Amino acid sequence: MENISKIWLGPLPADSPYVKPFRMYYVQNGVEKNWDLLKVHDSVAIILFNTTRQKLVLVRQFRPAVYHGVIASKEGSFDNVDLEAFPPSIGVTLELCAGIVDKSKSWKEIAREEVLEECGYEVSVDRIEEVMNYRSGVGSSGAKQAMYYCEVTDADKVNSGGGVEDELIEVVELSLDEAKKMVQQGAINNSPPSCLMGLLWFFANKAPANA
Ligand SMILES: O=c1ccn([C@@H]2O[C@H](COP(=O)(O)OP(=O)(O)O[C@H]3O[C@H](CO)[C@@H](O)[C@H](O)[C@H]3O)[C@@H](O)[C@H]2O)c(=O)[nH]1
Repeated sequence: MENISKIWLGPLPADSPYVKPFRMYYVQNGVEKNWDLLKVHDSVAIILFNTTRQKLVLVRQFRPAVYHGVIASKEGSFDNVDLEAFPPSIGVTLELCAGIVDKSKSWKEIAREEVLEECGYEVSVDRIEEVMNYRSGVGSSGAKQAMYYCEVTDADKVNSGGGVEDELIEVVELSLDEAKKMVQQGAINNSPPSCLMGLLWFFANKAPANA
């Protein structure tokens, strides 16, 4: 699925459209301090439940930042990344459908577009319910993410999803039992906290009574 043949690192270009590094200075308790931080885009994430199939709809994809994090934790070398020792699959995540807020559209509209692009379901914004807002990366970016919930049916499926342009995203359907195991076992599959929290919210608020 990843189909990755080479990986290397380089310095961050100053005009990156995704990440801008800064040092913030402040005086606290009369002491001057500073903090190194990253400006990144805010984002949306959507808990998708297919009621026809009684399946939660998630996405699998290769995440460069996760791949980097896994190798860094194992003190692997980035000088010449050994794809045999560190296969790209170690950087694959299972997540909620999500997207960055990089357009001047409503957040719900961006969520609607991500559901269509990544998962292939065509829904109207009025079917998307607000769940909660939170800030992630509190030590590095403090970016906001808005979480939504949307129920879909097989009749809403208009394409196979998978993302736009060069994105390689696999749509994954989890049974209620599989999703429950995921939250009971914790972060297997490199799943981010937002995914685990979204599934917990689903089981607390939306899952069928017998789930
Ligand atoms: O350095 C980068 C960063 C992004 N992209 C592109 O921008 C897209 C952004 O994807 P999108 O689907 O809009 O957002 P996500 O990558 O799904 O990320 C969001 O959802 C994640 C899961 O909740 C959060 O962890 C992230 O912070 C949040 O931005 C990517 O697919 C790439 O095409 C790049 O090409 N280079």
